[in-house]
Order: sequence, then structure tokens, then C-alpha cells
Amino acid sequence: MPDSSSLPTYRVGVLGASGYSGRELCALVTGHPQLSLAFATAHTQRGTTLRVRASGAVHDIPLIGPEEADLAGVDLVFAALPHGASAEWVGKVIAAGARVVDLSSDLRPGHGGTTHALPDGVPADAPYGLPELFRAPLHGARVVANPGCYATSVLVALAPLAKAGLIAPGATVNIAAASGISGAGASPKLEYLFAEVTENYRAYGVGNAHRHLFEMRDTLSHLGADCDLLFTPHLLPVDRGILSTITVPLTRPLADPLEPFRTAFANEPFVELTTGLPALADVQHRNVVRIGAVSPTGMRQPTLLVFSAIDNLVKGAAGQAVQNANLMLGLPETAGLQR
Ligand SMILES: NC(=O)C1=CN([C@@H]2O[C@H](COP(=O)(O)OP(=O)(O)OC[C@H]3O[C@@H](n4cnc5c(N)ncnc54)[C@H](OP(=O)(O)O)[C@@H]3O)[C@@H](O)[C@H]2O)C=CC1
Ligand SMILES: CC(=O)N[C@@H](CCC(=O)OP(=O)(O)O)C(=O)O
Repeated sequence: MPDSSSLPTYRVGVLGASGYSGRELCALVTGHPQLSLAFATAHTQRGTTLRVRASGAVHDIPLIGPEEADLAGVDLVFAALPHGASAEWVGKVIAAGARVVDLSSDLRPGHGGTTHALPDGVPADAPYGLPELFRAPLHGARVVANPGCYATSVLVALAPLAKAGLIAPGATVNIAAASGISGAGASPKLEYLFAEVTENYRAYGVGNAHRHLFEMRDTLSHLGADCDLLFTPHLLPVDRGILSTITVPLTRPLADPLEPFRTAFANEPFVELTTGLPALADVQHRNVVRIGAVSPTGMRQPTLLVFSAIDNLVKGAAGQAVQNANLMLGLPETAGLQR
């Protein structure tokens, strides 16, 4: 790895810095050896200050309106804006000549199931920023679609099985995933208030109604899987983290349930395998996917249970966005990221 003092420094901006992903991005950028934060924007919270901790110090960052941001004066912009609002700003960043990582679903495969036309100049086929599966197109890319948080946890867990032809054709892969409340964004909605979520646990988006199914299906079929997905997200009363429990009907039994993952991820800095079971506490504040697998007994159909844990705000959002930015800018992929 090159000595970081010999690498250039890049100016970056964060759109949506007052949101949960945006705050995490500001902290990561502030602590990154090769990135310098040129601007951070907010919508209703413009004019206020964001306090982040990075490199052992507290930093106060002024939040400006997005219209005031000098898009042409930066090398790269992170767009951490709501779906729908994001594509318009991605178009403005591209027109200003900067690179952009979009954290919303607007540019992802299947566009989160929406049919809205993208603004002029915004590519409908931006590289999907899941480096562990599709690294090559990210090197030097100008626009990258950062994956959804659930999709990251599920796709990293299923890709090795899909690529090895291990998922039984025509079978249903059952995904039960639980997310911390920060996954819903800094929303003032009643259903996310403390008194509603604490001491509680419930499913939502049931019946394959969640927008992440589009990017999961698209990606898995691209990797050669021919299966149905049954995806049921749940709301867990913790701040951050996603645990996905995935039941996979196999084409053949596996002597070592982790073998496909050891082969696929031998050299991946941000994938961890465990012979035990991954837990949220293992991954919070870290840019990792932690995977465990078990072969259940008493099944007629060969089956694998895969468990995948991530921090939704780090590997599921801001950390993955910085990992993508590192690749886009030609920096070491791990620069500025906690493993
Ligand atoms: N939370 C998560 O775990 C993940 C989120 N994502 C995606 O990242 C994006 C950001 O998510 P998250 O951080 O949760 O969202 P938040 O709701 O927490 O934050 C949204 C941000 O966008 C700003 N904003 C809202 N509307 C507009 C607008 N019309 N124009 C300009 N700025 C606006 C808000 O400003 P203000 O607060 O000042 O009003 C805020 O800074 C979303 O697309 C989300 O789906 C992706 C993966 C995981
Ligand atoms: C708990 C919770 O509500 N989570 C969000 C997922 C957030 C995310 O990663 O996805 P997007 O970038 O596609 O919004 C949800 O289910 O909509």
C-alpha cells in the first residue's frame, strides 16, 4: 500500500449532511487522510451546525443550503438525500463536473421500483457500488449507485452461493431481516417515535413489497441464480445494525457450510466470516459484513442457513460510499475506514 502522505487530497461535499447517513459521512470524511470536507448541506436544518467526532476530536461543521454549495469546486459529492430528490442533485453535480456517489435508490438497478425518468445527463446504468461483487467498474467511475442497506447484507451473503450454482433452481430463498431504527432516516413519523418502537418488534413491508427487492433480484439473476426471494423486513428497537437470516435451498449438501464464503471472500478486507453466529454488536460502527452459516438437520431438501450482520449506516450506507469513493478516486480502498 502506498504511503498516504504521497497521495493527493481530494475536496468533497456532502448533500444531506443533517440526515443519519450524511452525519456518518461527515464524520468519515473528516477523519479520512485523503479527503477534505468542502461543504455540508441541509434542507430544513440549513444555517445550523453539525457536531461530529473524528480522529479523537470534536468538529463543528456549518450546514448550508444545497443551492449555496460550490459543486464545481469539489472533486466528488456524496448525495445522501431522500429518494426522488436525489436524482435531480446528482444531475447538477454531473453538470458541474464532479464525481458523485448517490446513496438513494434513484440510480440503483430497478430504481427501487419507481418509473420516474431520470434528469438529463444522469445515467440509468450507473455502476452498482457493491465492491465485493462488482469492483472493476468502480475504479475511476464518475457516478456510482450506492446499494441499499438490506440489499448489501443479503447480496454479500447470497452472491457466493449464486455464483457457485448452489441455489436450487426454482426454489424460494426466504430472507427475514431486522433493522435498527436509524434505517428509517431522521423521520418525524409517529411510527418511529421512542414510545412506539421501544420494547417492541414488528414486521413491515411484508408480501415482497420492499423496494430493495428490485436490486436484490436484479443482482442475483445477473449472478446466475434462478430463484424466488421472499423478503420480510422487521423493525428492531436498536439505534443501528441489520441482521439478515437467510434460508437457502441448495442443489447439494455442504460438508463445510462456510466453504463457499471462504473461497469467494479470501482477500476481501470488509467481509468477516465466523464459525459462530454474527451479532449486531460485532459490526456496529464498522465497515464490515460479518457472515455465519449453519447446515440445519432434519431437512429433506439440502438447506443452508446464512446469517449476515452489518451496520446500516456504515457498510449499509456511508462507509460503503467512502469505499466506493476511494475506488473512484484511485485511493486505497480501505482508506479512512474502520474494519
Ligand atoms: N438510514 C439508512 O440506514 C440508509 C439510508 N440510505 C439512503 O440514504 C439517503 C439518506 O438517508 P438518511 O440519512 O436515512 O435520510 P434522512 O432523512 O436522515 O436525511 C435526509 C437528508 O436530506 C435532506 N433533505 C431532505 N429533503 C431534501 C430536499 N428536498 N432537498 C435537499 N435536501 C433534502 C435532509 O435535510 P434536513 O434534515 O435539514 O431537512 C437531510 O439532511 C436516502 O436516500 C436513504 O434511502 C441508504 C442506506 C441506508
Ligand atoms: C428501518 C427502515 O425503515 N429501513 C429502511 C431502509 C433504508 C435503506 O437502506 O434503504 P434505502 O436507501 O433504499 O432507503 C426501509 O426499510 O425503507
